[in-house]
Amino acid sequence: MYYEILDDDKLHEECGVVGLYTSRPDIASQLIYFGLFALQHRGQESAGIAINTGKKIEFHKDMGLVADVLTPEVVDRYKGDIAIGHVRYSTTGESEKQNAQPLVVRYKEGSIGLAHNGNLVNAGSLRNILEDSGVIFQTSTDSEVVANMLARYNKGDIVSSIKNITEIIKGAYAFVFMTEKELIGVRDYFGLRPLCLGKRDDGYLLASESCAISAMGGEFIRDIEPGEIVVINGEGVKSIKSDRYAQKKLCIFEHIYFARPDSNLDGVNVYETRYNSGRILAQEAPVKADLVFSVPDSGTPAAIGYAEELKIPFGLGLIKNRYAKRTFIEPNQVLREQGVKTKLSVLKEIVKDKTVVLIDDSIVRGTTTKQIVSMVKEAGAREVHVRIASPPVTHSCFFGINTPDRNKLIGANKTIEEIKEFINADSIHYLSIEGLVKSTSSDNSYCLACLNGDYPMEVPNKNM
Ligand SMILES: O=P(O)(O)OC[C@H]1O[C@H](OP(=O)(O)OP(=O)(O)O)[C@H](O)[C@@H]1O
Ligand SMILES: NC(=O)CC[C@H](N)C(=O)O
Ligand code: SF4
Ligand SMILES: [Mg+2]
Repeated sequence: MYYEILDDDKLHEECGVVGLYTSRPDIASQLIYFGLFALQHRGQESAGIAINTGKKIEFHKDMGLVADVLTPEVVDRYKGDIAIGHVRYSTTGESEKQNAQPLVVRYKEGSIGLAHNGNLVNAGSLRNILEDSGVIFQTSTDSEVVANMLARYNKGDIVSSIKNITEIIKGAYAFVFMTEKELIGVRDYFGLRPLCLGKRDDGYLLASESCAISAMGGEFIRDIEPGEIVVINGEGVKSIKSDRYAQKKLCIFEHIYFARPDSNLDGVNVYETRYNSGRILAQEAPVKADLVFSVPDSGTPAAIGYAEELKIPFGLGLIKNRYAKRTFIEPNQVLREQGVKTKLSVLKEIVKDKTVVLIDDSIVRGTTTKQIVSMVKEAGAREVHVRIASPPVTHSCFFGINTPDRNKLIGANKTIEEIKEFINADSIHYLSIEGLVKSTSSDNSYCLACLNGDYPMEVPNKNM
């Protein structure tokens, strides 16, 4: 079967979702705000909330950061017992207000709210089928296909309808759904995207990452299993496990870059994985140097591990403007390049006349690394050795991350030696795939497709 991707020229990345079922309607919006704020790193284009106000599911969403969209007035305005929230980085569909989430559809039986992290690889063909049968779409996202199918096929038993839909959709998804009665979380069969369950005295929480459960004042209970559906209502939490076997394939990039270091994903702490990756990288590619420093923020835990393993001092060679956005998830190249310059500056006094090791978590397009090496050299460093705490990105991702076509991936188009020349470093080494997997210190299996081309399911065109 041939699956298509709606918007394959676009860059792909992440989103964050949260959900809440509470006996404290007065604080529900505030809790969603806290949860989304903790997940801001997963998407910075738009934010939104949907909430059951008692009469109906109302929503508020807009372009911008969580604090810009969920202003104190908005938080004050909405009270309710069930709520979901979303921060977006677009994968399918433009970065525009219309495509912001949560999506809310009204139909014969009531309303359904939905927030999606991931990307569906067969959304295009499903959309065609629906459009041929007269369905009108309000957005250009893949997520609306699911909202539409639910509204169309749900005959009162939403859980069965969701289950049926998961048999049809292909790709990566962590969904939170809400009706006027329940909150529902669903994770795809491979568990490509994370989703976890938490508890507060007044109810239950769902979130993409455990850091959001803590931010919402909750206690982490467990990860949702691949293929599992959890239904939360007045009777508590019910789990519907999948009888379809698929090997767990959490996206390894969640550990390398996306997730927050204080999150645990499927039982593995992100900081520890990054720290271990630095230690293993040091064993695989040591270098004699005066100083190790990171490209902040995501390179820092690996740099600490690298420095400790080789007993080289770790310092701050680069200072990050804390108000700058993540560059990797900016939606176009011009903004991304400008982002690097406004975001990082070199501490000349620290790097001057030194042989330094520069650690970053990943190189995708190479924009960041090339600019940084040149900045560090201009600041007077004697030698700059680059160490990357993940293997070269050689393949596109179709499951919701920001890897462009293969022709824009430096790891797919240049040899290691050519990359060294391109970024003008004195040496460069990437962590091996084995080293990366070992750094998670777990028996979990991971999706490594953008590193080795081994996709967990059929994708549109591997060589794209
Ligand atoms: O090779 P490139 O295409 O240039 O992109 C890779 C860089 O982008 C990311 O950092 P980013 O600045 O987005 O976020 P961070 O501050 O969280 O590390 C990543 O950690 C790399 O540093
Ligand atoms: N990054 C994501 O997870 C985005 C979700 C969805 N595919 C969208 O584009 O809105
Ligand atoms: S292809 Fe790469 S980025 Fe995409 S889900 Fe797999 S590991 Fe993650
Ligand atoms: Mg970075």
